[in-house]
Amino acid sequence: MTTPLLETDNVTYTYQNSPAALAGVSVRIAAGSKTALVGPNGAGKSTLLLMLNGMLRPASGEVRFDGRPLAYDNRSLRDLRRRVGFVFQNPDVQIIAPTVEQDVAFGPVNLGLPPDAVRQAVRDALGYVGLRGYEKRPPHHLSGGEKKRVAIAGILAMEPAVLVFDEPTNTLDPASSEEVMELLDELASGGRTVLISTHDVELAYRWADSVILMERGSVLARGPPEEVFSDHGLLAAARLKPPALLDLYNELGLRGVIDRGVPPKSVLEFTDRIEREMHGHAPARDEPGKIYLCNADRTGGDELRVLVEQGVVEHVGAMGTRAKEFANRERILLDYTYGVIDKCILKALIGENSLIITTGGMVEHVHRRIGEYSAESGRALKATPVQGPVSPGPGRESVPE
Ligand SMILES: Nc1ncnc2c1ncn2[C@@H]1O[C@H](COP(=O)(O)OP(=O)(O)OP(=O)(O)O)[C@@H](O)[C@H]1O
Repeated sequence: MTTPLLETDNVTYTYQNSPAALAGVSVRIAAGSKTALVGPNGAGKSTLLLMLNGMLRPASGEVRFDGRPLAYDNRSLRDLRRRVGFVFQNPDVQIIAPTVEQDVAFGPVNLGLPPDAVRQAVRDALGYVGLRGYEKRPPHHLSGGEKKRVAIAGILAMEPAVLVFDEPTNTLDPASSEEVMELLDELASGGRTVLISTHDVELAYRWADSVILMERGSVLARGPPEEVFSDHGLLAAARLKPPALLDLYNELGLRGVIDRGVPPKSVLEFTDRIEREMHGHAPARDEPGKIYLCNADRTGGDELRVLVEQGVVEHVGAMGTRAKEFANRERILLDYTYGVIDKCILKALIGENSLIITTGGMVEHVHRRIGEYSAESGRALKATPVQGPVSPGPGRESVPE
């Protein structure tokens, strides 16, 4: 293995009047990975995360960033915290300034950036989390999900290489949780290393490419989520339940209904596998539904509303914060806000049309993902761009391709 970006070597930590919070923990976080630290309440997840950007210092053992042991003088810590950004579970702990703009500017100002660079960093970070227009608002009057995004913007403004999130979806409603997880996906696909703690195995299973399972201050297991979460004994020891999709898949395998191989990560993968097992191949079908793809930076809301109102598309999903803001502004109701591509493929497979709204580089990503699925599954699916004004006629054929 190449040198991990972050590493702990046998670290221990004990709070006053408590049993050991960390009892000799060694973990390695690869650059560019999406890692989930999973464990029940009190397992030591937050304590370990706090070690990674020097907010806690181990009683024994060592923490290394980029191959070098952490130093705990003020200057080294400032430098480390710029590179390893930490988003607290409770955004109220993190938000300190009277306006959103001032709050997000706090980090860049402290780094000594000139005013123009600070303004640019704030603008970029707020754009990234979908909070442009919120600059003058007092953060303490925002919703929980919005506060979380302010806290994330404050960290992003310092352009860290690693982002550490303690329980990123705790206390958020399902839609806000999905939005935050999608934001984390975007950050990871932009090349950042992302590390989260969570006790939500469903979330960790579908999101992480690597899982570290903790209980009582120790690491019980580490590896790909499908391996770690297939071990019921381990999960029981950590007082957790397996992810529903994986559990069902493993049970069907044990009963001999399907051959076990690489476990599916999504409903789409699972249903494709079952279909193949039952028919020996993907069954021939009628014409698949269409997946329309819109770049919200280049298309007006009127064009899209026409698609929905005329019944050309039955389902609408948006990917990315800017696309969701666009849909909200244009009063386009969204059926899907997470796992959008897979959900639209599933609908296409049963002959229904859908629309994906997204922005920027995500457009290419959608084309690529659908192309890959099409090649792997042997089904002729593609994304059909929607651009320019759409002149609605009777039914589906009026939409330009
Ligand atoms: N400030 C503190 N003072 C004393 N004990 C603490 C403190 N913070 C954590 N602990 C103890 O350390 C242990 C590990 O706590 P930690 O918060 O790291 O676990 P966790 O896995 O993040 O839990 P949760 O999912 O509930 O946030 C627990 O036994 C907890 O009671």
